[in-house]
Amino acid sequence: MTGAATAGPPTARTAHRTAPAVSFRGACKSYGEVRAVDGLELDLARGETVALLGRNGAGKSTAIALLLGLCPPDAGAVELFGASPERAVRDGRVGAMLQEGRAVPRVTVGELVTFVAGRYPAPMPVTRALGLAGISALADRRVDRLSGGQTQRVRFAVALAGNPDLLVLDEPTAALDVAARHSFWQSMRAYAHRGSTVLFSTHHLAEAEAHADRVLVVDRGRLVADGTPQELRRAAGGSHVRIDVHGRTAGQLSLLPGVRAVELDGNRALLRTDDSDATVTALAGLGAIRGLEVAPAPLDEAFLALTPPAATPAPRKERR
Ligand SMILES: Nc1ncnc2c1ncn2[C@@H]1O[C@H](COP(=O)(O)OP(=O)(O)OP(=O)(O)O)[C@@H](O)[C@H]1O
Repeated sequence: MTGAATAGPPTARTAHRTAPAVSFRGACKSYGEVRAVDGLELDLARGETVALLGRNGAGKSTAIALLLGLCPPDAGAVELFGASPERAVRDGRVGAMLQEGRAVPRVTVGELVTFVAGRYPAPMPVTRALGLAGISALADRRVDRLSGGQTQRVRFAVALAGNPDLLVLDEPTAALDVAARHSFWQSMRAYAHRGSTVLFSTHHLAEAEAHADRVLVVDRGRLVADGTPQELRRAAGGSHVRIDVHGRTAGQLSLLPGVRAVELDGNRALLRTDDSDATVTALAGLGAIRGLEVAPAPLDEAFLALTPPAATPAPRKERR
């Protein structure tokens, strides 16, 4: 054998070892007139933890359904690890936690996770899956008699059971209380640290910011932003500078360099600025930096700027 096979570009035989974990190639999916996913073009590298954000109805769940092979794209293609989603799922490379799914009656949590693990070629030990999901104490409880948050954690254990390379989580913390959320993210990070790829959708921007290396924003089935949380914040503009008003008017403050908008709240002013250095320097020149606070604009502002609500369609004009 020569060394050429490892030195050259990937061949069909080696491509599956180097291919991205997830690859959308112009994928489209419509329901009637609704374009739920509209030409999605995207790669997720192996080992990335990626948050998928978007308003209600933006196309997140449909993108996840395409990715898992639950429905075929109308056009374009989706691949996982260089193979079809069906193949990757069959090979046990994918674990998913979806929003729906009815509890199986009369089965205990331990029995369910053991059953699921048994269907995979190289599963995770059941005790570890239960431990990571924070439900070791529920192993003997019936799955159809659990609370919403407990059921959500059972779903997480089921997603982990096959020891997948790719974990797909559709709004994983939707039913969890604060403590359960915290332990969920700890487990997810522990799992991601092993080099697994994680894709999760969420409406909690703070969770995306805290737990994802990369944030994707979809709007009306299209990818409208892709970057680190910091990059998205910067792209949407700016920083928040807060000061004591000290007799100055909003009109005067709005003339300072970089300032896009000013909001007054009692004795405090919030300046939204594209150039916090220039704004603060100018404030210092005016001797107006009492109670100064400077912070990056929060991610939710970036999100709102990136996904404006759909315009209400204008009433149709009657033809005369
Ligand atoms: N099975 C279906 N039949 C008809 N329309 C559908 C179906 N599934 C989704 N849609 C529509 O496709 C669009 C995208 O829906 P999708 O569920 O993918 O959005 P989402 O971003 O996951 O929303 P949410 O945050 O509310 O869960 C929406 O307009 C939705 O009404």
